[in-house]
Amino acid sequence: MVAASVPIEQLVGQHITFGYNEQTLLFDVSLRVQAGEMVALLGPNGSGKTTLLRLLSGVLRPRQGTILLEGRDLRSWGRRGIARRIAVVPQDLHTPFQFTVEHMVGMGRAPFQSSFLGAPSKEDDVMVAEAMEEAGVASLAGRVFNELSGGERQRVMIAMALAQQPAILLLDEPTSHLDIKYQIETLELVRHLNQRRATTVIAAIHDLNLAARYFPRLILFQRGIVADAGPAEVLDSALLKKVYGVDVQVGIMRGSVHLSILPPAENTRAEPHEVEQHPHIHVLAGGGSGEVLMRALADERYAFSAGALNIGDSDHTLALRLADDVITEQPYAPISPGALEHVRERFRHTGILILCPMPIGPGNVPLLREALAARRKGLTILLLDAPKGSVSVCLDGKKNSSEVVARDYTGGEGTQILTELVGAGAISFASVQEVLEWLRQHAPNNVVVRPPA
Ligand SMILES: Nc1ncnc2c1ncn2[C@@H]1O[C@H](COP(=O)(O)OP(=O)(O)OP(=O)(O)O)[C@@H](O)[C@H]1O
Repeated sequence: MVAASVPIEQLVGQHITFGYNEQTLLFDVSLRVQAGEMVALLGPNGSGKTTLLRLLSGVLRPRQGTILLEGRDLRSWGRRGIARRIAVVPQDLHTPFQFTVEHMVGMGRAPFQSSFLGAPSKEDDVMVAEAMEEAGVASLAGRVFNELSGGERQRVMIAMALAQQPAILLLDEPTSHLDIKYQIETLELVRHLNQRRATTVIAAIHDLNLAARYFPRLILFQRGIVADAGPAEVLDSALLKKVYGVDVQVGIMRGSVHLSILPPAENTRAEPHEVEQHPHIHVLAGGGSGEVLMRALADERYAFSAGALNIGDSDHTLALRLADDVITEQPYAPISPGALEHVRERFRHTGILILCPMPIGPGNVPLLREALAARRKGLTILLLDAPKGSVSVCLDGKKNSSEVVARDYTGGEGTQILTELVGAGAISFASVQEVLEWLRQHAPNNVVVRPPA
């Protein structure tokens, strides 16, 4: 009997955290890439795609977490060992010497030569010639690399990677300088490598249409993984709006089988008042305390906003998927004055604020102070607490408030504000179910209820 083939986990990131300085840039990133996969890394400028590729190729080391290459810690492979398995095509490359294209492509063979200065073998020469041919740069062989156009340099860098004959190809925006012909040719070439040589491909790419066309798996990245699935799930206009902050139309063009992403047509743009309309439920959560509520609101098709939430908090990741707007704060950071102003503004336009039973610390207690100030100006506030020891029970003085105290790390200020909120008329609930029943009965007309999908 032939054993069923088990996909090999070729490159695995486990809980990677990284920052260039004291600020955390990537927080708790985990991903698994099987041998022979073709993965596109999508995300706005500055979202950390290049940084993730540099971590995966061993150029940068994670502050926390590990990276496994074919089951072994990447650090144990050494630079040469990694270069024999992984080729990287950077966004651009500058050399201090006037190397020819042929010499540059020949450097792709260096990891396999006995010493850096070792003469290339006949086999190396053949591979270099083939790589230049495949990448369409054979005619540039004698030209000086530094004197080439951006697009020509990009194709030479791809030829260098091809000469390396890697198991894994990491590409950082491989088509950014290329005209449409070479964009298509380059991605066709990459796909050919993937299909014929089973080369694993991970490519940071800005063109969502090319990503949809060539990559079966898309990772949407915003300093962490926001979505990781096929094009149909990741190229969702609401998700793209949240991550990129723009309206796009996603659809399948006539005669095509792939998704296309376009700016909205002028005549299909929503009226200004619709665009500017804020969701009228706002959720304050953190530390996973909002998960059940946010899922329930989404299931009932309530539009809602959330935050401020720290990047890396599981509530933040979920809110990016489910909420219509998310106020975002840096990982682990206390609420900044900018985010607090955003929250204050949101409270002014919100009909109902739902406060989840989040841990209260010095970093987020300003949110509670804002909530109390907003309640005093008339904002409807629903306090959601654990089924037992709910805020209503705890804070009316009849029973002990041990559960609230247990999540209050402010030395009592958090509990005090919750008590004042109840005194000021915030309504307490013991379960998400109760909140939903209340919303069904009392939600004012201005609560936006989404039409069925
Ligand atoms: N060497 C560095 N030192 C300090 N900060 C850096 C360094 N390299 C990148 N950064 C910062 O890290 C953040 C992420 O950068 P990165 O290049 O990984 O993003 P990206 O998603 O690849 O962006 P783009 O799409 O614009 O290429 C940016 O804010 C950038 O300014």
